[in-house]
Amino acid sequence: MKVAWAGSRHAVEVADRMACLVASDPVFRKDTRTMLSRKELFKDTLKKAAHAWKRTVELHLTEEEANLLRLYIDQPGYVDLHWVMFVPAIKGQGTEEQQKKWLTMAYKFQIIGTYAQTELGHGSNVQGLETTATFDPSTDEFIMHSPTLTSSKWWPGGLGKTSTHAVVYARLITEGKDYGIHGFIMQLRSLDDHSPLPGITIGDIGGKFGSGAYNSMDNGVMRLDHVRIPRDQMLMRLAQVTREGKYVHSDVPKQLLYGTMVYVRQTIVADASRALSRAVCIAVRYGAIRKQFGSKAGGPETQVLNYKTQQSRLFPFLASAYAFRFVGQWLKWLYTDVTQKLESKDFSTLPEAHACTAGLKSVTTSATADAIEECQKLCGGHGYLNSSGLPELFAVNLPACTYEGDNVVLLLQVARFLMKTVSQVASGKQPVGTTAYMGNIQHLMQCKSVVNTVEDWLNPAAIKEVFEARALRMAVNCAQNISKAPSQEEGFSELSPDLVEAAVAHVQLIIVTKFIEKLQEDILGHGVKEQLQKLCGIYALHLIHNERLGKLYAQVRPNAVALVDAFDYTDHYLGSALGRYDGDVYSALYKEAWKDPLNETVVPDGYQEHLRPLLKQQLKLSRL
Ligand SMILES: CCCCCCCCCCCCCCCCCCCCCCC/C=C/C(=O)SCCNC(=O)CCNC(=O)[C@H](O)C(C)(C)COP(=O)(O)OP(=O)(O)OC[C@H]1O[C@@H](n2cnc3c(N)ncnc32)[C@H](O)[C@@H]1OP(=O)(O)O
Ligand SMILES: Cc1cc2nc3c(=O)[nH]c(=O)nc-3n(C[C@H](O)[C@H](O)[C@H](O)COP(=O)(O)OP(=O)(O)OC[C@H]3O[C@@H](n4cnc5c(N)ncnc54)[C@H](O)[C@@H]3O)c2cc1C
Repeated sequence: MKVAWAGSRHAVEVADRMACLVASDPVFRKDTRTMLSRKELFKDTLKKAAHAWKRTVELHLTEEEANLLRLYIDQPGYVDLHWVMFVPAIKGQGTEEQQKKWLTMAYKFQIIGTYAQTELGHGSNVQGLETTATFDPSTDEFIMHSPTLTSSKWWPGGLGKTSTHAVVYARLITEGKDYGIHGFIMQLRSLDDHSPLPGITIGDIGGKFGSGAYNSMDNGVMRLDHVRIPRDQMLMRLAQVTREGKYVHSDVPKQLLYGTMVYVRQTIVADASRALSRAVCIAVRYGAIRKQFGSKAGGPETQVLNYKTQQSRLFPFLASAYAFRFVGQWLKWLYTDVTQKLESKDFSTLPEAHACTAGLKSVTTSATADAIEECQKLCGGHGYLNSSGLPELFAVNLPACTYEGDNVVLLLQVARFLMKTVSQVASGKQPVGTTAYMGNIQHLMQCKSVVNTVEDWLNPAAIKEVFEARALRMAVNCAQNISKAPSQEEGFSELSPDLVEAAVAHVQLIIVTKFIEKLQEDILGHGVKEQLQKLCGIYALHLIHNERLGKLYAQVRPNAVALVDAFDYTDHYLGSALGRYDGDVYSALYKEAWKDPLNETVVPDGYQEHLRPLLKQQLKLSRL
C-alpha cells in the first residue's frame, strides 16, 4: 500500500530518506513551535531555510529530494514563494533572455523572489488591480506606482521581510493607453544591507490565524512611489513594449498571464491530500488507542474506532485521502502534458487544464479543511491540544481555500467552462477529455441507476454512470435556466449557487473516475487492490448518500491502522502526540504538557501583581 500511495518503490525510498534526514537533524525540531513568539518563529524559519539550503548543496540533492526535504521540514516560509511562484512566473512569462538573466541568480539564491499580485482592494478580480506601470520613453523605463491605498500590494508571502525581488503585477500604460495587467520584475531591497530601495515602503501585514502555523511566513504589504525600472524588466513573452513605447502582442494567448496560478493550483491538490492524510492518520491511530465504555457485562472498554458512528465520520476521510492522492497524481500528469503542448504552440487544452486545476484545487482544499476540523472532534478533548498536531494542521491548511483563488470564485470558473461545453454539445461538437461524458447526453439524461446494493458500488461502470448522469443533469439544468434569463450574464449571476453545485458534481466525477482508473492499473501486494476498491466505493457512495455504507466500513476497519501507516509518516512529520506510531499516547501528552512556557515556573508570572492582591483582598473582605 505504501507503494500505491507514493506512486513507486523509488518514491517510497526517496521519501523515507528525506523524512529521516529531517527528523534526525536538531535544527528542524518543531515540537515547541506553537510556543514561540512571532519574532522567534520568523527567525526560526530563516534558520531552517538557510540550513536546508546548506544541506541541499552539501548533499547535492536532486530537485525531487529538495522538494521532499522542504515538505518534511513542514514550515511555510519565503522559499515556497521563491520556488513555487517567482521562478515559475519568470519561466512562463519571461523571454529566453530574461530567463537566463534572472533564473541564473534565482537558482543560486543570490536573489529571493516573491509573487506580488494581490492588493488591499482586489485579490480575486485580477483585472481590477490598480498598481500602474507607466512607460517613460524619455528614459526607457517603467514608473511603478501605487496610486491609492487600496492599490498597496497585500499578502505576498516573503514580501514582508525577506524578498529581495518580486514579480509585480501592474496595469501597463504606454502612449496614454491602459493595456491591462502585466508582470514586471522589480528589485525591492538592497543586496548589500537588505534595506528597501528608494520609493518602496514595505512591511509585514501582521499575525494570522492560530499559533505557529502560517505565522512563520512574512506575508507583506508594499507601496510604490514612482519607482523606476528598466524597460527590459517587463516580462515580455506574452507582449512587448518597444523602445518607442509601442505595445506589441505575441502570438500566445493572454491567459498565459495566469499560468503560474495553474501550476500552483495543481501542486495544492497534492498538498491537500497530504494534509488530509495526516489528520486521518492521527484520528485513526488515536481511535485505536483511545477506549471509552465497556459492555454492560463488565467486559473490556471499547476502542473508540470500533464505534459505528466514529467509522461513519472518519472512514470517508480515509477514502478521500486516497482519492485526492490519486487525482493529484493524475493532475500532475495533465499539467505536464499541457505544458509540453504549449511549448509546441498547441493551446487547445488550456481551458480544460484551467478548469481541472481550479476545480480540483477548490474541492480538495475545502474538503480537507472541513475534515481536519472534524478530526479534531473525532479525537475528543485531546484533539484540541496543540500537541495533537491538529490545530496547527488546520490553521496552515485553511487558507488554501482562499489563496491561489477563492474556492467559490474558482468553481464559478469551472461552471463557466461547463456552460460553454453544454452549448457546444448542443451545436453538435463532440467534447473531449474530462468532459467527454457530455457527448453521451441522450443516454445520461434518461438512464436509471442499476445500483441497489453495496456490492453494486464496487462495480466501476455503475459508479461512473451515476456520477456522469448527476453531473450532466445538473449542468444541463443550469444551462436551460440561464437561457430563460434576460441575458446570459444575469442568468449566470442569478443561478450562481446552482452553478457552484454543478461544478462540484463535475469535479467529484473526475475524482471518482481517476480512482477507478487507478484500480485498473497493475497494483502489486496481497489484498492491496481489494482494500482500494473498498475505499473507492466508500468515497463514491458517501457523496451520494450515507445508507448502506456500514458494511463497507466493517470491511475496512480491520485494516484501518495499516491504511494510515501506508502514508509512511515519521513521528517528526506528523507532529502529534495522539498519532504516534508506537501508540504511547498518554505518556507523550503528559510529557508535552510540561514543555509549555507556563510550566517554566510553579508560581506563574503575574501572581504578585494580580492574583495575590485579589486573593488577599477577598480574604480581608470575608473577615469583615
Ligand atoms: C524552510 C525549508 C527550506 C528548504 C530549502 C530547500 C529548497 C528546495 C525547494 C523548495 C520547494 C518548495 C516546495 C514548497 C511547497 C509549498 C507549496 C505551497 C505553496 C502555496 C503558496 C501559496 C501562496 C499564495 C499565492 C497566491 O494566492 S497568488 C494570487 C492568486 N490569485 C488568484 O488566484 C486570483 C484569482 N482570480 C483569477 O484567477 C482571475 O481573476 C479569474 C479567473 C477569477 C477571473 O479572470 P478574468 O477577470 O480575466 O475573467 P474571465 O473570467 O473573463 O476570464 C477570461 C478568460 O480567461 C480564462 N482563464 C481564467 N483564468 C485562467 C487560467 N488560470 N488559465 C487559463 N485560462 C484562464 C477564463 O476561462 C476565460 O476564458 P474564456 O473567455 O474562454 O471563457
Ligand atoms: C495565507 C495567504 C497567502 C497568500 N499569498 C499570496 C501571495 O503570495 N501573493 C499574492 O499575490 N496573493 C496572495 N494571497 C492573496 C490571495 O490570493 C487572495 O486572498 C485570494 O485570491 C482571494 O482574494 P480576496 O482576498 O480578494 O477575496 P475576495 O474576492 O474579496 O473574497 C471575499 C468573498 O467574496 C466572494 N466573491 C468574490 N468574488 C466573487 C464572485 N465573482 N462571485 C461570487 N462570490 C465572490 C468570495 O467567495 C469570498 O467569500 C494570499 C492569501 C492568503 C490568505
